[in-house]
Parts: sequence; structure tokens; C-alpha cells
Amino acid sequence: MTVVRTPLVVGNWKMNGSFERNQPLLESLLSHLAQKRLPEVGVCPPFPYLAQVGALLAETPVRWGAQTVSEHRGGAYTGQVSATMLKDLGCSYAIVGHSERRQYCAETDDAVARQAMAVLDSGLVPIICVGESAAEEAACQTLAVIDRQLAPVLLALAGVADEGASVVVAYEPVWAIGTGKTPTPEGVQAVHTHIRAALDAAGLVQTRILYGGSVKGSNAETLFALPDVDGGLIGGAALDAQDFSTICTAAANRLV
Ligand SMILES: O=C[C@H](O)COP(=O)(O)O
Repeated sequence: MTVVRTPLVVGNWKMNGSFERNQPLLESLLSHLAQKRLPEVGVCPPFPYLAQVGALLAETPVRWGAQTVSEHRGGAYTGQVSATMLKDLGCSYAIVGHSERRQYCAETDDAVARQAMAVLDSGLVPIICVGESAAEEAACQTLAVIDRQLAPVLLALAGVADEGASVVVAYEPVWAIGTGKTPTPEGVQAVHTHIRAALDAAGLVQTRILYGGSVKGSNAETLFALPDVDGGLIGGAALDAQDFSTICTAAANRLV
């Protein structure tokens, strides 16, 4: 049976943007995307801009989401934002387990799995990030690190395997993020093959696997032509409407 997965490109704005800059960026992006064959496209601005971005993107093909989320449903968790609040803001996605959150906010594999389940339970799509550091890559630990990061997620998802289409995994080698370096296409495909096998074994055949880490308009076509790369999670290039739209167009080549 052939499994069809809709390609997906998500722009992670990280801690960038302002009320003044967001509007022209999105207007330019929408004009670049107009009349194009598109994959599923989303942007994830910082929390304070979600309402603005949602208003600008309403009635457009571009969706929006958050860069992180609380694992808790509500209550005395000062400073945290729940998945249901994101749902209220019209979000479609929440990124969880980004390496910058793991590194700077000490988020653990188990906490990331709990965040993913909170997102899923609220009817949003969790984009679950995994990936090895430069030192782990040098020590040939890439697949072991990914297995360790994915294990609690797969365990949590075991009872909800039919939710596979509502879950996204993003492979982001930490050493490729914002550095201009990317693994070779063979290297990307090897890791995606490994993740695909783990997801398929867990019944998550519909789960999409994105690649992230220095994706640009200039390399997107090569990366998105790889058999198990279902799209991309884009950082720096998502802040450039033209580059981001080129990346989106490259992912559209995967549409059947
Ligand atoms: O979430 C996005 C990634 O961290 C990739 O960032 P980058 O495209 O700037 O390398």
C-alpha cells in the first residue's frame, strides 16, 4: 500500500519579529506564494505575535503555530502557555523539543513527550524535534541519540497509533542549525530512513518527518527530493519571504 503524506514546510521564527516587521514579511510571503502549487505551509512566531500573525493569515493557505508549549493543562504554572490556549489562538501546530529548548531550558526527553501529548490532546499537531550535537555526531552516536529522544514519544503514542497523521517529527542535527552546514543528502536520508522505520514499527505510518538545519532556497530541492524527507523546519530562511517561498515551492514537488 502506498502511503501518501502531504509535504509540510514550517518556518520557526525563533525570537525574531516585531509588530512592525511581521506584517510586511507575511504580506510579501503571501504574494510570493500566490498562484503557486503549495505544500502545507506554517509559520511559528514568538507567543506575543500569534494573534497578529493569526489575523494576517486568516483565510490564507498559510497556518500558524507556537514554538513551545507547557506539558500541563492549566493551573499554577507561572509563565507557561497551554496547548488549549494555543488552540484558542487558532494555532495548528506547536513545536516541542527544539534543541534550543533542550539546551537552554533543560527540557528532557520525557518532558518533550508529555508536551507532545498535551498538544495532541488539544487537537493541534506537535512538531517533535530530535537531533544530535556535534560531539555526538563525531562519536557516531546520532542514531542512538535519536532513539533515546524518540523512545518516550513512541511509548506515549502507543495507545493512539491512529493519530499518526497528526504528529510530525523534525530531524535537526544541532550542528547544522544556523551554521550553513548540512549533512550530505545520503547522511540526511540515512537518519530519516532510521526514523521512518521506528515510526512505521509503532504504527505511525502517516507521521511526517521534516529535515531542519540550514535549509535554504538553494538546497531545498535536493533535500526534499530524498525519499523519506517530507518537508522542512526552517529557521533563518523563514525570515526572508523570497527564500522561504522558494523552499515551499521545492516541497510542493513532492505533491502527488
Ligand atoms: O527550527 C529551525 C531550525 O532550528 C533550523 O534553523 P536554521 O534553518 O536557521 O538552521
